[in-house]
Amino acid sequence: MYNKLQYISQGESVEEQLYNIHQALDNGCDWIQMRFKHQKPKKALALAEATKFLCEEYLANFIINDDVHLAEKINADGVHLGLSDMRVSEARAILGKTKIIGATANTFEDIVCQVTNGCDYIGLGPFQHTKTKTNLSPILGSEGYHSIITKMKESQIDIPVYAIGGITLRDVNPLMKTGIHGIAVSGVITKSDDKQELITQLNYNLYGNVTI
Ligand SMILES: Cc1ncc(COP(=O)(O)OP(=O)(O)O)c(N)n1
Ligand SMILES: Cc1ncsc1CCOP(=O)(O)O
Ligand SMILES: [Mg+2]
Repeated sequence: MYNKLQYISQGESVEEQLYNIHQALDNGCDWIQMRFKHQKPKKALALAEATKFLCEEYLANFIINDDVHLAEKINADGVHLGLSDMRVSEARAILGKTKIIGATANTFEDIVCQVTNGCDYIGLGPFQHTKTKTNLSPILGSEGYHSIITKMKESQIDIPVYAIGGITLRDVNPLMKTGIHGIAVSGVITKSDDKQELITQLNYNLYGNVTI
């Protein structure tokens, strides 16, 4: 089963991205999504190769946002695809059965579609407003998660759901009560002055007292 905490990288340059990714790994995060939008292919490749190397050192999962061909080229663990990115079924044909393909959803109908196309987990959001992404889909709040996850149970759709969008430490317990599997966060870790304490607390709230 996938880890419950996914860090989505931030940074304006390869160096800043790599610093943030290294910090997240060093402080206890073992799943990285490299999100480095609108870059020249050479820079994206350089960051992906360096991140892959780091993730191997920390035994962390490494997936790439949006770019299926880059994930294939460097043999990453997988990709995360949104509603306007390559279709999950097409990515599956390129990457094969063993790679992780995460897919975005904002509604129950999105989930049905993404699951039918063969994704491995759902990134469901946004939970609340965030500055990390523009053109956000409608905000879900805890009630949105509760209602969508209830519909999933009624329809016997069993797939890990990650909440995403503006999530902070205090949101984790109420979100976990809705039945999600985990969270994907970016800003809260990138901007934290005490990443070790924050990631420890996030993991504690995600896993309870289960040893990880
Ligand atoms: C885990 C996770 N969930 C959702 C997203 C958002 O993906 P997308 O809608 O394609 O938006 P961008 O991240 O590409 O701007 C995600 N990245 N990760
Ligand atoms: C990529 C993405 N998709 C929906 S919200 C979001 C941003 C998540 O980052 P943060 O945790 O900083 O809000
Ligand atoms: Mg995308």
